[in-house]
Amino acid sequence: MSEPAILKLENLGVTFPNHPVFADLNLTIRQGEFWSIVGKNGVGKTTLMRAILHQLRPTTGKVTYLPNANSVKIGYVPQFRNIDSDYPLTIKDFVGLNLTGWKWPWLSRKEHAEIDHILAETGLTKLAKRPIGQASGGERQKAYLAQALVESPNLLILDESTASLDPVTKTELLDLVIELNQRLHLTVLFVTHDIPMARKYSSQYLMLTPDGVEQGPISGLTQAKVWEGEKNV
Ligand SMILES: Nc1ncnc2c1ncn2[C@@H]1O[C@H](COP(=O)(O)OP(=O)(O)OP(=O)(O)O)[C@@H](O)[C@H]1O
Repeated sequence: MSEPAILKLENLGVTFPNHPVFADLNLTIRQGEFWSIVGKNGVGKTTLMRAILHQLRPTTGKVTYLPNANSVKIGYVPQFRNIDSDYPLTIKDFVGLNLTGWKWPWLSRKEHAEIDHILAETGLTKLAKRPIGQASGGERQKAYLAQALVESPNLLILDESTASLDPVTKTELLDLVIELNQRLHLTVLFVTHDIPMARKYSSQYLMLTPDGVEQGPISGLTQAKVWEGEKNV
């Protein structure tokens, strides 16, 4: 029996002023699936993620969380961003950043325990007290992943989050993500230009091209197909 759908995109289209990005996108994402979202620079991958996050109102169609609007909790891991070397937060503070509110800026004992658990899962326990500004690029990306995971999402979006990492660190991060995908049934959307990594980790792919979209089981995604899709610049 197939897993329940958690996200449905129906006739989705986004047009910026005088600039159609994509149109007529239909996609059903089921719990526990690992999708790679591929396509050339500027084709609309991040725009699609913003529509899924409800940060952007689509021009046509809709994005529906299933079985209801409150049932999808998204964790978002951005592309590598530089952080000032004198940024004052420790890695642990950074991971718990979204748990503190303006009303109650102190973390509860339960929240401390959640952060410690995620730090252990992401291999950051020993670095918990290190200022994030002094962490390496790979450690920072792990901290972004931990920050996204600490709120127990059921959908994780990796938006080119591994793009600037070396092959070993990239593999470490994705090994961790697929372990969570398999153990907790975490659904993953992995936006990437890295076709070998997409093939290694995903179950499905969605390819955006200037002519439309293509989707299917990951075995159907080849580098040649991506180059073909990127031709019509
Ligand atoms: N707010 C906006 N207003 C106008 N145009 C925009 C806006 N946001 C994105 N665009 C344009 O929409 C297109 C799609 O951008 P998007 O960032 O989604 O592409 P992408 O596939 O994620 O690219 P990359 O692989 O380079 O990150 C681009 O041409 C971009 O310049």
